[in-house]
This record gives sequence, structure tokens and C-alpha cells, in this order.
Amino acid sequence: MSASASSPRPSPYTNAVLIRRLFGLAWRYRADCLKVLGLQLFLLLLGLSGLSFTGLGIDYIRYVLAQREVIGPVIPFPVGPLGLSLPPSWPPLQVVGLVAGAILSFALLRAVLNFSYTIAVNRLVQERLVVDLRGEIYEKLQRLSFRFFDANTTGSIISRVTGDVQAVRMFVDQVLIQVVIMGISLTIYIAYMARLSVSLTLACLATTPVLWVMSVIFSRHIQPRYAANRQLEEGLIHHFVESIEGAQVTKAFGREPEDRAAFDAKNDAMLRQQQGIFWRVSLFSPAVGFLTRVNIMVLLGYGGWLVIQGQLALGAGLVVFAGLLEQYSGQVNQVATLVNTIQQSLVGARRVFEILDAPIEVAAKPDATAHPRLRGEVRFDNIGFAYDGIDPVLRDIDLHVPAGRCIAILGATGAGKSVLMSLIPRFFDPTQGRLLLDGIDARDLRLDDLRRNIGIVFQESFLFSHTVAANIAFGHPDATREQVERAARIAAAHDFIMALPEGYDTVLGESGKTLSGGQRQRLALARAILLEPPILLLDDPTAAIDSETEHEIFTALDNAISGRTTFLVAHRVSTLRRADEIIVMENGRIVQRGTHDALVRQPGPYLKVARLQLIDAGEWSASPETGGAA
Ligand SMILES: Nc1ncnc2c1ncn2[C@@H]1O[C@H](COP(=O)(O)OP(=O)(O)OP(=O)(O)O)[C@@H](O)[C@H]1O
Repeated sequence: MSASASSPRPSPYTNAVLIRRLFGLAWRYRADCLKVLGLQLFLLLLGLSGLSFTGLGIDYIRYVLAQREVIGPVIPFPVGPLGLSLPPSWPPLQVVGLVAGAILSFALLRAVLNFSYTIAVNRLVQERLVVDLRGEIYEKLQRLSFRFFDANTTGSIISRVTGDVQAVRMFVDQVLIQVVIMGISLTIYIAYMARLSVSLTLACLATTPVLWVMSVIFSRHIQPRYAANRQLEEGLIHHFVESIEGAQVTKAFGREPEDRAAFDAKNDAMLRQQQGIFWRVSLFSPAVGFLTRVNIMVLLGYGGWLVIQGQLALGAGLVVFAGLLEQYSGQVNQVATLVNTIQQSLVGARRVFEILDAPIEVAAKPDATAHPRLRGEVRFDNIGFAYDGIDPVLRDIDLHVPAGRCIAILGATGAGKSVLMSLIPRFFDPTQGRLLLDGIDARDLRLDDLRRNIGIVFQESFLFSHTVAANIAFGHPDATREQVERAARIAAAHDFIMALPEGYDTVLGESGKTLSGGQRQRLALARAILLEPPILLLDDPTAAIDSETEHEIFTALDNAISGRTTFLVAHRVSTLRRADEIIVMENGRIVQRGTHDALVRQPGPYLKVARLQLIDAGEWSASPETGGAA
């Protein structure tokens, strides 16, 4: 569900706003649009020329027959458009051949131009507009905060980047260009028909207002259905994504039949909804087609009478008029498709603009100062944070960490440890108080500078489907193989990497799924270490690692950590005691802080945790009050 869709305020995306924005988008490609339009105009002129020559040919044949007194009295020598005259001295067969040759040449030229037109349109929309728009959305998605991704499902985002972008491009090639072409060609057809006979033109086009009324009614009915359709498709993609990601859980619990039934229900709902659209479109198109056929009926009745009365020529008059009316009707028949496409593209455009316009909550100030290298001093100054702006998950956090200190964080699940750490790289901004780095408000630092100074290992690490070496060097692509290996050794990853089929050049499966959880974490550690950042955030990085390997990693990490400001979420006392200071969190507050030795001497949550673990390890020798921990 999109952020704006859930908002009680009316959507800012009215049809007028969307159309204006789409025009703005097309304006960026005006040179290509003009080229496409020019080609279409030329095609139109060629079509008209072919038609005029057909009329001229018929009138010439009629003239020859009249001269030979095969039909009625002698009629004047026919004159073509723009006063063009056929050579009167030529034998009739040659003249007819000349006319046929001209018509053939026009048709050939039209075929070549049609080909160029198709290429030009494809280049405009598929090679430029769609590629640019997808790139813009991708770029925007990278800058959007985590709050956006919490509010929008993966399915919704995927369907916007794929289907909705195509709907936007349809506005350019199938609506905008078509409307201009339609406008120009209908004007030319009407003007040409009116030049032949004003009364016949008025009679034949009498059904046009009915058509416009029908189009407006159709638009009003179909647009909400397309919007609902996109929502249903979004739900379907969301189901797909979740069922692929959660395949293991579904199988483990034997829930495949229920999963299949849930999918079928969504699939059916979408089918029924699409059928609703299909029926409406299927009814509208033939209704438009029928109206345009009525015109032909009028033409034959009234136009035929005008010819018989001698008020209209047969070839250059009635035949050309019939050809023009046919072309006119063909264009008007497109109205059904056009109205349908407009509604689809408006729905798609709204969904694309919702992403492009989504506020970037975490952004650097325009006058943010450059600080390529921080020392690493971190101060939480009376910080509070609430995801929803109402219920705080962090309260009154005051914490000063001088550069180079290691702070371990202990707390029950949901205590706020990860949120606290996520404020340092500004994944979120505090809703109260300030975060200072080297004494500077984090909001005054350039965002990329800030993040390049921080190495992070999350609870669960994401790896890309590149080589092991490329994953370790992700934040420092120019690193040498020696640097990569050194980081891997510190993270206790070198030995298992060397056991992989291609060592450091082994390409990992999707999201690193071919590795165990502990192996993935060690690669993520190596990735963070390689950056040599002044600030390291380690969010329970060894949760998936056995205690022996954890010990191995932390012995090696001691080197990497020393001299860096480190925030380390851990649950094992053996790890916590390595820190310069330990903070204990409960319900979003810091409830205890101090060194391991100090904390085991005072009653409180740390003592409880430490006592249990140290007793288990056989290291607890006396009462805590006397500092009995080993
Ligand atoms: N994206 C989110 N939207 C809303 N609330 C969230 C979100 N992420 C976490 N929370 C809530 O914030 C609180 C703190 O979560 P946090 O992840 O910091 O806990 P934690 O101490 O790191 O726990 P754990 O040890 O289980 O990782 C929890 O109550 C959690 O439900």
C-alpha cells in the first residue's frame, strides 16, 4: 500500500496534474517527438496524394468514356489537386499507367516511411524514455529512507518499475503522439471533405458529438477499474515474492496447499477484475465502429444523390470523399483505444510519480560540509526516536563515546539496540535530540561522507551474487587482492574461502545463499573491516557463529577494532567484556553502563546475565558483591 494511498488527504494527483506532468516528461524528448510527428505528417500527405490520384484516375477514365460517348454527355478534362493536369495528348492507356505508377510510388514511399516511423518511435520510447525513467526510479529508490521501504511492499515497487513505467511510455507514443497526429489528420480530412462538399461533410459527421459523449462516459467508468487492477497485480507480485522468499518455511510447515489456495484466490480476483475491464472495452470499441459506419451510409445516400444531380464529381468528388471518410473513421475508431490507453497511463503515471515524488526524509542539508575523514567521536544528545512519530522506541539517550572507544550493547530482544545503532549512519533521524559526530550535528555532514566513515555488519548480512572478492571489496572496489585477503583473515574467513571451488573468485549464489549463515557473516565482517572506517557498527555479528569461531574472530578483530570507535551488540559475556564500556538497554533506555568489572559488582540486569553465563562456563567463583566473577 503506497504512502499516499493510505493518507486520508485527497490525492494530489488529479488527472490534470498527471497530464501536465506527462507533458513535461515528453517535452524532454521533444526533438525525437518532432521527428516522429514529421514522419507521420509526411505519411499522411502521401496517403492523401495516393487518394487524390485515385480520384483523378477514375475521373479521367470517366472523361475518356464520355468522349467515346459510352456514358452520357462529354464532361470537362479532369484537373488534379493543386491544378495538376494529366498530359491531354497522351494515349489513354499511358495516362492510366502514369496515374497507376504515381499511386504505386506513393505506396512504396509510404512503406519505407512507415518502417522509419516504427524505428523512430521504438528509439524514442523503449531506448530512451523507458530506460531513463527506470534509471530515475532506481536512483530515487536508492536515496529513499527505510521508512519508505517499510511502507511499500517489494511487490508494489517491482510492479511500478516494470508495468507502470510501460504505462507511462504508452502515454507518449500511444497517446500524445497519436493525439497530435489525430488532431492534424482529422483537421486535414475535414478541411478536404468540406472543400469537396460542406453539406455532405456536415451530414456525414453528425454522429461525432455522440462519440465524444460516449468517450467521456467510458473514461469515467474505466479509470478506477485500471487503478484497482494495478493494486491487484501488486498483491499478486507481493504473494509471489513472499512465497519464494518464504519457501523454506512453507515447506517446513507443510503449508503448500494453503499457499496455493491463497495464490489461486488472488489470481481469480485479478481474472474477474480483468474480465470486467475486457467486457467494457469490448463493448465500447464496436459501438464506436458502428457509429462510424453510419457515416458511410449517409455518404452513399446523400453523396450519391449529389453526384446524380451533377453537384459532385464521381472520382475526385465522391470516391475521394469516401476515401477521406474511411481514413477519418479509421482515426475516430482509434478513439476507443486512445481513451482506454489514456486511463491506463494515468493510473501508471500516478504510481510512478508517487515514487519519484516521495520525500527523501534523510537528506543532507544543501550547505552540508565535506568531512571525508572523521575522527570517530560520537555523542547521543538527549535522543528519542519513534518509528511512527508517536510511540518512542528510544528515550532520553545521552551517551558520549570518545573516538577510538569500544562500546558493547546488551539488552533483551526489542530493547532498541539496532535502532540506536541505525541512527549513527542516519538510516533514520532522531525524532528528538541530536546526534553529533566529531562535535558536528550528523545532519550537517554530507551523507556519503558520513556513511563512508562507517563500517557496518548487520544481524543478517546481504551478499551480492558476485565473486567472494568483489563482495568483500564492495565498499572499496579498488582494493588489492592482498587487502581483501587481509580483511578476510581478520574476519576468520580466509580458510573457508580457500576451500571454495574458485577461492576468492568463487561466484556466490543469489544473496550468498550458497554459504552458511556464519560464513556469510564473516564475509560481511571482512567487507566492513576492509573499509578501515573510523567507526564500526557490529550488530550481533557473531549470532550465527559457534563460540569457538567467535573467539577466533574477536581475537583477530581486536586489532581491527583498536583505534576505531566501535559499537558492538553482543550477548556473550566473553565478547562484552572486551569492550571499554558496556551499556545495558531496556525498553529503549540505557539502564546501566560501565566496564564489565564494575557492572558485575552491582545488582542489575548485567549481573543476572553475566552470572548465568559465567556459572555455565565454570568461571563464577564468588558472590558478585565481592567481585567474584573470574
Ligand atoms: N521498521 C520498524 N517499524 C516499526 N517498529 C519497529 C521497526 N523495527 C523495529 N521496530 C520496533 O522497535 C523496537 C526496537 O527494535 P530493535 O530492532 O532496535 O530491537 P533490538 O534491541 O535490536 O532487538 P533484537 O535483539 O531482537 O535485534 C522494537 O519494539 C521493534 O518492534
